[in-house]
Amino acid sequence: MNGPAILVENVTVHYGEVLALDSASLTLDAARICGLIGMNGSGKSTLFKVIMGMIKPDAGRVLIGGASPSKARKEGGIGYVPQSEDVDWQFPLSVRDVVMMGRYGHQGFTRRPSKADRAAVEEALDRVELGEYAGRQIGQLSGGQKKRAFVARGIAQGATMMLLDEPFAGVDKRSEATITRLLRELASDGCTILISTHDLHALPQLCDEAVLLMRRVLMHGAPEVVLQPENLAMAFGLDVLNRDLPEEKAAKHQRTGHARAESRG
Ligand SMILES: Nc1ncnc2c1ncn2[C@@H]1O[C@H](COP(=O)(O)OP(=O)(O)OP(=O)(O)O)[C@@H](O)[C@H]1O
Repeated sequence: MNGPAILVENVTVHYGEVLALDSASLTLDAARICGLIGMNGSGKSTLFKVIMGMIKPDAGRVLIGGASPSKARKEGGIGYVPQSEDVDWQFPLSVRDVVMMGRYGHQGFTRRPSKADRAAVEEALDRVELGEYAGRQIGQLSGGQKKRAFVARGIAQGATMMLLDEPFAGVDKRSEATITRLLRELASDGCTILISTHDLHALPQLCDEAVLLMRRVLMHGAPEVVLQPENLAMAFGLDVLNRDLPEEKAAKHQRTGHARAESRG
């Protein structure tokens, strides 16, 4: 691998009139776990899509281990755990089928799974503790189990980088603990991990570093520094770390913060 695991340099992305990323820059070294924080609409999913090569930036460049994102993705280097709302849960695929998708890059164009593919899938299912659910239609899992199925897909793929979009949203405690443990294991095996999350309390335990995003990277550093109230206020316009803040109140504050940011932009 040449250069950092992820290099995002002055990347700008528009959706029509909407400016989603505005000269955003981020460098992430291999085997690090980085938490991506920003309010709704700050560009987190767009940043993921740019890193995966699903969206071409209007300006700037992205390199994954020194190569283009599309090359990295074709080589199976990037695992992706999407936001729940981005998945069609009615699709007639079993949990095992979803995990097997991680092996497509290892198969010929006939897509016939080899013994090694099947073994990799079973091992990944065991690692995420979903062996007993392997035959179930993917939509029949709980929120946390669904996330674990996608983590297993990345593991089966042999991904050297994992991008997780809100992996803890709507997730039970067991799944959260399993996912956290797995991400730590994957990072210690050399996998680079970028996680978008609204769960600020969990972030310091999970992440080596954190990024505050608001169309551009406002701040990047150690979680305990980035999560200082004054920095969060800059990104969210509220004291989101106040542990006594009821969730509904927090959501309301967040909406207010959103409106304020929109009026700034
Ligand atoms: N396909 C699209 N077409 C038009 N606008 C879009 C599209 N996708 C995202 N946007 C807009 O781009 C901006 C950034 O969106 P993005 O989904 O990247 O933010 P986000 O930080 O992931 O938000 P959330 O936390 O709500 O998932 C938002 O203003 C959003 O409305």
